[in-house]
Amino acid sequence: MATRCSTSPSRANGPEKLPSSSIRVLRTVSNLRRWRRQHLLDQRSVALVPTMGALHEGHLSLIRAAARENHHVVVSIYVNPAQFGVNEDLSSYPRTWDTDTAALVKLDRELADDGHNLGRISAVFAPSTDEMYPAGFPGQEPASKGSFVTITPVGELLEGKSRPTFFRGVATVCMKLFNIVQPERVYFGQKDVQQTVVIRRLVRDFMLPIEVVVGPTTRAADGLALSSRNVYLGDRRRAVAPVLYNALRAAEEVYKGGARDRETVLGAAQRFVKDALAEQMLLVPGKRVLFEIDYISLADPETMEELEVVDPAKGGILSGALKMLVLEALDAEDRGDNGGPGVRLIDNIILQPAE
Ligand SMILES: Nc1ncnc2c1ncn2[C@@H]1O[C@H](COP(=O)(O)OP(=O)(O)OP(=O)(O)O)[C@@H](O)[C@H]1O
Ligand SMILES: CC(C)(CO)[C@@H](O)C(=O)[O-]
Ligand code: BAL
Repeated sequence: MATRCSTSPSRANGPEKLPSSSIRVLRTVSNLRRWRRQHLLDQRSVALVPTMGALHEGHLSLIRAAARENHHVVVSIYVNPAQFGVNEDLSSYPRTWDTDTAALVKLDRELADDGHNLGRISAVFAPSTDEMYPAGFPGQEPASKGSFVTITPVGELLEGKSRPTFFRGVATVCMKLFNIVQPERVYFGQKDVQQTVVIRRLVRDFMLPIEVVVGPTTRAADGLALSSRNVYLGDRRRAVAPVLYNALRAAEEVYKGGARDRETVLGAAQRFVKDALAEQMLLVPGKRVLFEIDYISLADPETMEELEVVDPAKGGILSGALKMLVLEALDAEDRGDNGGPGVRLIDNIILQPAE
């Protein structure tokens, strides 16, 4: 009779871990589930921080928040093709596994040294697309057939209008991640504010027993929201990139000054952008930075529907998207763009209730 004493090489070598750390690398749903089952039994809380890698201080701030409040933090690193449109930057999206994992190991040491945390980083979930889409990847086209989660109408507005398959891809992959990891809490950044609204709706409408925690936007010293795509700006566009945040701040100032109507509040942001673009147009092509505003919005914080007037008891969300166009480069200038298309940046400011 055949015996079952042979061990697979990975078992013989123990579970895969990040070097010099106790952080497990889990690549399959079954391994993640096996790991999770132990912590269900010992009643330890598990948090999930979903990312697409190219980690920066914004991601790390979410992991810090998760470690403060949970026994175990799982960080997922997965560039989900379903949320990229066919002409978007899937192929040029930064993939930086070695620096990402080094950052996680360093952060985990800091978490261990700081006595204020309930937990640490326990695992990185880094699945393949075959693993995440077991019936086969359905494709990136709007008409693709497959098993999708759609959250409408919020997922069709703003970012969803510009990127018609984006929130379908995000909601679908997050539903998968939530079902695999079964976290008590999930951590998302306010930088992607509409995504947080979509995720809250998903959790509520599908009765998922999960708390959604939203962490503040981490910014560079000049106000630019940190974003994995910033690496493709290059120096010239990077210098101009805070224009969106500054425009939103101009609108916020007007709101803080007592204005409540759309025209006055958004007018301030639109004027700021127009002036900034006019300033660039005074420069010669090899020096200027051109950008296109996709939208600037004043919306309801729960539905993301456009507001004519802000109800001061509820506040609102100012948000915008801007595309930094490909530069007309000077000889020997590093455009910094990795040959990809223009760089699309988003940002937002929450208008706090005023009464
Ligand atoms: N500056 C930031 N501050 C706080 N959270 C952030 C920041 N940037 C991203 N996040 C959050 O990190 C999580 C993972 O985001 P993601 O991996 O897409 O990074 P990203 O910087 O947003 O990349 P991209 O350039 O693709 O928008 C999301 O919840 C996102 O909102
Ligand atoms: C939530 C997410 C990891 C889903 O792929 C992605 O949309 C992101 O990084 O914000
Ligand atoms: N943070 C948003 C991920 C994306 O733009 O695809």
